[in-house]
Amino acid sequence: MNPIAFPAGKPIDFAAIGRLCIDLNANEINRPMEETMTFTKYVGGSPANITIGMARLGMKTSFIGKIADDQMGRFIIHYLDKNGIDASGVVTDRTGAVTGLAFTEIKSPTDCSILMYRDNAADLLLTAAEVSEEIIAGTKVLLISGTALAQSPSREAVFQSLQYARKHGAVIAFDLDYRPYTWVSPEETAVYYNLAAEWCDIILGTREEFDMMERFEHNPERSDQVTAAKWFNHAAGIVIIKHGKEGSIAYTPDGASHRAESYPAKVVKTFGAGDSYAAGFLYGIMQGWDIKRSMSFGSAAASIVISSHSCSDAMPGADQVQDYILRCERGEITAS
Ligand SMILES: Nc1ncnc2c1ncn2[C@@H]1O[C@H](COP(=O)(O)OP(=O)(O)O)[C@@H](O)[C@H]1O
Ligand SMILES: O=C(O)C[C@@H](O)[C@H](O)C(=O)COP(=O)(O)O
Repeated sequence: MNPIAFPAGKPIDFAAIGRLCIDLNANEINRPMEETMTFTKYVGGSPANITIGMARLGMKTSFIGKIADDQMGRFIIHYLDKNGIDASGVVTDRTGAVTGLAFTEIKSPTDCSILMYRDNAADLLLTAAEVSEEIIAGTKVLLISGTALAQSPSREAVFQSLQYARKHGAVIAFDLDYRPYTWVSPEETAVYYNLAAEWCDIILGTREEFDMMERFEHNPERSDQVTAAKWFNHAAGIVIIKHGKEGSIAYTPDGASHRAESYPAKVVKTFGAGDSYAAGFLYGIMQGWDIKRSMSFGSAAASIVISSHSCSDAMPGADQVQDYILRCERGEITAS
């Protein structure tokens, strides 16, 4: 049974709050950053990627965030427009802040890392007063993303968005999206992640991300079930713990668990997996599919994205995901 009821009669299916950044993905793959000479520019930032994924899947989407008043900021707005994503909730910084950059290093399909340039990044300057209540009142789902909690005033903006979502009955999804770079200390990180998670109906994260949140808890076995159970005492209806290639597991308050295997992939790089998985999963449960089918759809979307060079631009449409699933079932796609 799907424990999440989505509100009807709202003009927007999915809105996200958080960062709109730039990914610069290494063109010369299978080598260290020191030897990488050229990069391709894409829109990036985990919540931006998920929103692009939802838009590609045909959902009506909107974004709440702050961009730099520079060429990169304008590139991002143009890309949102091109993908049919409403950017009326994206404000432009006027203080000289910059666009966050993520340079990706693709040493091998399994050894990828990200070098982030995020000092004075515009996205972290979004204020609570700049959060559009109108957008949140009009959306079925609000997605928050952990990195936006790293600093004020973006932190308060996220809590403001949670209050609006609660007031207007939007389902709240939280992608933990833990990037240590922007945080001051592990203790502070865990405090704010836990505070935000209390508000959320759907929580998605990797085992390692939940470990970070559990620094004040007793879960010596790193049990996914123990992790999920805590959130059912708050607002959560679904908690998903992702385990990379090993797949993912979802828990619901009725004590049920649902496991999804990953699909084979010709892996170019592993980043982008979580964002495409989130888009695919959220799309599925918004269609009224059961949790397992939604997880499976998310997993297939993830395999498509990790088999591609970008995260955002490679986000698949629904037909593309269905086709990928069929081809895997027919044995036409095998792992690299
Ligand atoms: N190497 C891989 N091969 C196939 N699928 C993968 C691989 N890595 C991740 N995935 C898929 O993407 C999903 C999310 O990946 P994961 O690595 O756990 O999240 P994140 O990208 O947030 O760290 C997994 O549940 C799985 O379906
Ligand atoms: O989130 C960022 O700032 C960088 C992303 O755009 C990047 O491409 C990425 O790391 C995706 O993350 P994942 O889906 O959690 O693997």
